[in-house]
Amino acid sequence: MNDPGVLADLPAPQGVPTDGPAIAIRALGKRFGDLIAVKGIDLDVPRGSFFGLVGPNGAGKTTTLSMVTGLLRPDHGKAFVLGRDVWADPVAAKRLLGVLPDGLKLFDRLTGLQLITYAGLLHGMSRDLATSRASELIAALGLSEAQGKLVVDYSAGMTKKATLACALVHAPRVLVLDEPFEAVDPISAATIRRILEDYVAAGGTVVLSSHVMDLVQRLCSHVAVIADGQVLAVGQTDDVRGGRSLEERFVELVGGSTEVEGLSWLRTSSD
Ligand SMILES: Nc1ncnc2c1ncn2[C@@H]1O[C@H](COP(=O)(O)OP(=O)(O)OP(=O)(O)O)[C@@H](O)[C@H]1O
Repeated sequence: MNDPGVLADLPAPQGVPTDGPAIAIRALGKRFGDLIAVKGIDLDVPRGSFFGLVGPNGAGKTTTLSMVTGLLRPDHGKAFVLGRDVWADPVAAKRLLGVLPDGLKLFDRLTGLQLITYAGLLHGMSRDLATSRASELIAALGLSEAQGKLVVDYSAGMTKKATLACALVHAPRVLVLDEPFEAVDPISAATIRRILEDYVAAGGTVVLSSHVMDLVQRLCSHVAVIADGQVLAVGQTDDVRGGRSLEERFVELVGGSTEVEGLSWLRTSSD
């Protein structure tokens, strides 16, 4: 049974400001040794938007999202989730956030059902509510047959879906998803898209990073293109595209070449 309506009618958490951006990033910066991975980024993610973050490999997307979600301490700058300072008031900010991180270790000796339930318990939900929501998410994401299997034995796509369920179980106000469609099969991708669209329609905000320009163009109301730790363009997707496809605009902004030099040995038949 696919029922992505599990997150409909999001409750309004008390004390959350009713205006201002869902996420505000101010002069956020991070250096790794000599490399400046994120160069003082300013970015507003409008409330209720479906926001795509795109950029070439190594652009600083994961580093930025990790700082915004309280997983990586910035060298300077601030990030706010619905007005809550992520680093000064982390508990309040994280209560409002659902996060699909890139490559974070999971408690993978739990079954899928246990892992998602545990995520709910960590957010202070009752065991009954956490278990029933975990079961609904498992069914919606097509993991029913694997729900009793240890997560360490999941495929990459199954792990991605279980991690996504962990991000959704407490019905957060803002979802930050690092490459949610990577390794996911087409049917599951369509289900995830529908869950996320319903979530935004119910008042939530989604920020996702992706390398699939076509998907971002279709799904995201807003987009930011980042490269070399800086924002090159940001705004409504149609405005950023300016009449071209997002992929064409991306290549124009980011530059780079698809020509391949060398590797002649690879084109030589060995038989
Ligand atoms: N822990 C780290 N230590 C050293 N360098 C790092 C670390 N994390 C990221 N970097 C570097 O920071 C830069 C930005 O990396 P980041 O993972 O944020 O890029 P990205 O845009 O998410 O890339 P991709 O699309 O390939 O996932 C890269 O040059 C990367 O090598």
